[in-house]
Parts: sequence; structure tokens; C-alpha cells
Amino acid sequence: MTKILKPYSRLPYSHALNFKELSLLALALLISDSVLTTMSVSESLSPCISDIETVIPTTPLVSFFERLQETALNTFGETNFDPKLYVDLSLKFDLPTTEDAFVKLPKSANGSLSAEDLKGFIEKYFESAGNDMVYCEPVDFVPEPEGFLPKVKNPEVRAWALEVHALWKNLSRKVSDQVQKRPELHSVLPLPEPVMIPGSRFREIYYWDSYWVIRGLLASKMYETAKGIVTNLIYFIEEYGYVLNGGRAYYTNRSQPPLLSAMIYEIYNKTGDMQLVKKSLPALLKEYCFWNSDIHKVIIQDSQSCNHTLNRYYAMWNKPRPEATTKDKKFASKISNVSEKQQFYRELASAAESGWDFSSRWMRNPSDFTTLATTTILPVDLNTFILKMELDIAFFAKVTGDNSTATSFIEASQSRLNAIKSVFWNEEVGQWLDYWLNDSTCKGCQTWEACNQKQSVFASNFIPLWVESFYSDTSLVDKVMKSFQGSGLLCAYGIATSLMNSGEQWDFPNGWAPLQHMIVEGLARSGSKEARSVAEDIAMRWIRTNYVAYKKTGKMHEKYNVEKCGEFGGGGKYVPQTGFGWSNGVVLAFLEEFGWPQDQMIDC
Ligand SMILES: OC[C@H]1O[C@H](O[C@H]2O[C@H](CO)[C@@H](O)[C@H](O)[C@H]2O)[C@H](O)[C@@H](O)[C@@H]1O
Repeated sequence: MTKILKPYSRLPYSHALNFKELSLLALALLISDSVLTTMSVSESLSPCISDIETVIPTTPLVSFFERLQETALNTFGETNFDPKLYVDLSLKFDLPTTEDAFVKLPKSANGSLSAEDLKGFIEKYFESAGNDMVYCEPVDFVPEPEGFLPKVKNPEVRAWALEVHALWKNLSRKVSDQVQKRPELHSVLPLPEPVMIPGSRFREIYYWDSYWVIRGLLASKMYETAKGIVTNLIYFIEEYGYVLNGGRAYYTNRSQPPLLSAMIYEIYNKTGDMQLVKKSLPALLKEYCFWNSDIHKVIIQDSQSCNHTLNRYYAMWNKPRPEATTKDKKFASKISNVSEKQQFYRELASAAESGWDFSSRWMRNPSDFTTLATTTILPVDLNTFILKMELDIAFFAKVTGDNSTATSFIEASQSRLNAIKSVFWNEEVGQWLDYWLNDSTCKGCQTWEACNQKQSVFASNFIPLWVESFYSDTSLVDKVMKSFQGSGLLCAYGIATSLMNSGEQWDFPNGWAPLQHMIVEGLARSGSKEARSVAEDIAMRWIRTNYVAYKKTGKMHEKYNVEKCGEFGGGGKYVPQTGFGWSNGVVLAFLEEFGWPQDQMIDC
């Protein structure tokens, strides 16, 4: 049965207050030695989520925008229609006045509006999408930072890298003062610091994108901007109990791949900023609690009767995603049963929480989109990110002198390491495979069965390599690298997301910057010479295609076609976007790590 959260009365949009309260209880337990001596960290978190609610209510503004979106589709038609545009508008007048004018618009006998009337209404009553996030010059931007990419010797590549670096100015925004004054007129959420947006239709901050944005900002020596982004994400945790998918009211029902601790780790490594670590730690503990809530947590018993706790994506939502209501309703139209429809909507939103929206990875039958089953899967990458979070929290606790939290989180990371080995690792193929649950209700514990490991090749099967616990094991790296090289994923211009051309954007032949980066970084850091040279080779393929596409189109793209040099990616449910935060970040991070020799051509 669906549980509905009560709206947070202080604010115009709803918050997961119950979740916050429960998180605080968990934190109290976390810092209590007596509890930690008898329980593991994740067991001690259980009380905080025993009554977790599973649907976050929407706001009247977002509901109205959804109605407008549906009317716009019926009036303007499908050509070039982007549903997100309508939930990103801002009201010029209050909601009752706007709704009143909307219902009074003249309609024909069949109830339709004229395109001219609707256009006129939108112009009169709304600010354009994006006006709520205003351009702001990053405080630490200089055209050529001192010590910028010292290993890039080739003048052509250097000139391009400086252009990519300059793109931070295009992507830098702050929430407009209008939003701070009248938040009820806007879907964008107030934030304390400037942000970097991914670009184009993505006009707000995104959670996991920010990790690669920050990696690029660190290469650009823009430490203050990087810290500001982290401050915003911490603010989300303080306000909602977790980091939202993105900075809009319609993203409050889910998170995204949890990489906040990894962002702080990288910033601390470059700047040694202990204040940042101290201020982050309580927020990270809360976030850890969120990801270990009952909805996200599953217990698997292995063949030796040993219990392992692992996590899944699970959005707190069972309706169409507001930014894509018209599309989601269409996808769901062939499902007549109400609870099956709700479940499908939850699977859609959970796939969005995974960052892989959408992919054959989450489908029982890749040719039938309604077979999405995200919540029935324990994903390798999510659990790798949570392992990294545990290691980072242990590290931050240690450097700030909180030894008991450090010890608890080291123990938690060891349990997860065992869980990842027992549940995901497949010795025969030399990869970590997603684990499919027998059902998604997750009542009690489920028994591990070999046949539940998904025998398909996805780039995520290699993501554990990104974490030191795995990349420091040389014989493991060697085995996984051989498996990777024979997997078919490595293409002429980067790593494909999967081997299946499903038409979804997180599938073949698309390559995504974050996936290139995590696999390359794991191989490069492993200490094996061979692995480093494989990493460098992949990075160079990726840099080449980004460069050629940039020269052809004048833009950086959100994804690329790894089979064709200089071609951006396609497929999926929206048109390919440019800008683009994480692609810029990864190019700069790769060039910082590997450089580019003077006499090496970059064209292909
Ligand atoms: O509008 C549809 C979906 O758009 C986002 O997902 C995609 O863009 C994000 C920003 O670059 C990226 O983080 C994500 O991996 C992409 O698939 C959004 O995050 C989704 O929630 C949204 O439904």
C-alpha cells in the first residue's frame, strides 16, 4: 500500500520531514558507542527507516505546470515538443490568478485551444524557462590558470583545452533573487551558492553530474566554485534528508548516484580544506542513512548462510515524472491495471534515480519499455558508490579525530566488500554482475542464486575498479582488465555503455563521460603499468572524438557515439544536448592526468 508523506508546512513545496526526523534518530544511534559495539553500522540504521514513507507529495505549482504541459502538447503537437520546458517556466503572477486565466482561455467545441491563444497566454503569464537561474561569473575563473594542464604540450590541444575551460563561464548560474523572494512562483529551488549546470535543457544543478564537473573545476584550479557546489548539495541534505536528483521541485522524489563523499574527497585532496570536511561529515552521515533506508536496502543470504546487505534504487514516487508527464503517460497507456501502472511509474522514476535513464539494463524485455524493473535489481555501480561513501566517511572521521565513527565505517565497508564479492562477482567472466531479485517487495531476506546474476555486458560491470579496495588488488585488476578487453565494450572512440542497441540513450553505441572516467581512473591508479597504458589509450580515444565533434559543431556534447569519430550520441527520450558539464570535466581531468604530447596528432 502506498504511504503518503505529510507536506512540510513551513515551505510551499513538500519535504521529506519524516525522513529527516528518522535520520536524526539514526544519527543519534550512530554516535552511540553502546549501539555500535553490538551492531553493524547498517543494522544500527534500521530504526531510522522502519516507517519510511514511499511517496513524496507534489506541489500545486508542479501539478499546474503538468496540466499546462499536457495542454501544450495537445495544442502545439509533438514536433520539437519538450515537456520539461513547461515545468521550468516561472509564474509572473500568483498561482490562483494564473490558473484562473488558464481556465478562461477560449476553447473550440471539441475543447481544444488555438496555438495563438496558448502562445499569448504563456507570454503574458510566464517568464521563460531558465530565467530563474541567472548567469554569474565564477569568482575564481581566469582565462589561463597558473599551472593549467602542464602535461599538454601540443599547442592545438592546449588551445582547445583553454576553450573547454572557458565554457565554465557559460555554464555558471546562480538562483535568481526573484526565487529567493517569491519561491512559490518557481519550480527551481533556492540554493546558497552558484552552480554549474550541465547545459541546454538541463538548466539546474544535477547530483551525479556535479562529481565530474568538480573534477574538471579542480583541473581548472577553480576550488571555490567546486566548494560552492558541494555546499549546495549539503544544503539539500539539510533541507530534505538526501541529495535531490536535481535542483527543481519536481526532483524531490528521488536522488541520483551518491557521489557527494567522492566530491569532497577530491576537493580535500587538492586543497586540504579541513573546514569543508568537518562541515560535510554530519550531512554525509544523514545521506548514508537515506541510502540504507528500508526502501533502498535488501538482504541476500549466500550459500554459506551468510547475510549480506546491499542497496537498490527506489524512487519515492508512483506517478508520471512531472518533467516528462506527457511521455510517461503514453508509455504507460497500454497498462490498464492501476497498481501495475503505479509500479511502472515507480520503475521509471527509479531508473531516473540511477542516472541511467533509460537502458536495456533495467528492462526484463529490452524491446518492451513497460518491462522496466529497476527496483528488482541490485546494481553493481550503486553498491560501489556506497562502498566508496563508507570508505570516505571513515577517512573523514579519522582526519577529524572521530575514531569511533571511523572504525564503524571501516567495518561497514568491509561488510560491503564481502557482499559485493559474494553477490556480484562472477569468477568465470571476471566481471561484477547486477543481481536480479526474485521480487521487488524485499520482505525478509532472499537466497542468492547464481542464475539471478544478469549475464549481460554493461560498462557498470567494471565500475568497482574505480575504488581502491579493488584497484589495489593487482591480480584482480589483471583479470578484470582482460575481461574488459574481450567484452566488446571497448570501441574505436571509447567505452560503449552496453552491447545492445536498444534505442535507449544508456545503451550501445553511446559512450558517456562518467563511465569512461571511472574505468580509466581505476585502471590508471591500479599501479599496473599495463593497466595504465590501457587507461591512457581509452582516454586518448575519448579526447579525440570530443575534440573532433567540438571542431565540427562548436560544442561539447552530453554523450558520444563510440563507433564514429566526432559524432555525438543519440537515442533516448529527448534530443541530444550540448554544453556539457560532465563531458567538459572529463576532458580536462583526462588531459591533466595523461597530457598530450607535442607531436601527437589529435584528428582522426
Ligand atoms: O528529463 C529526463 C531526465 O533527464 C535527466 O537525466 C539525464 O540528464 C541528467 C543531466 O545530465 C543526467 O544526470 C542523467 O544521467 C541523464 O540520464 C534527469 O536526471 C532525469 O531525472 C530526468 O527524468
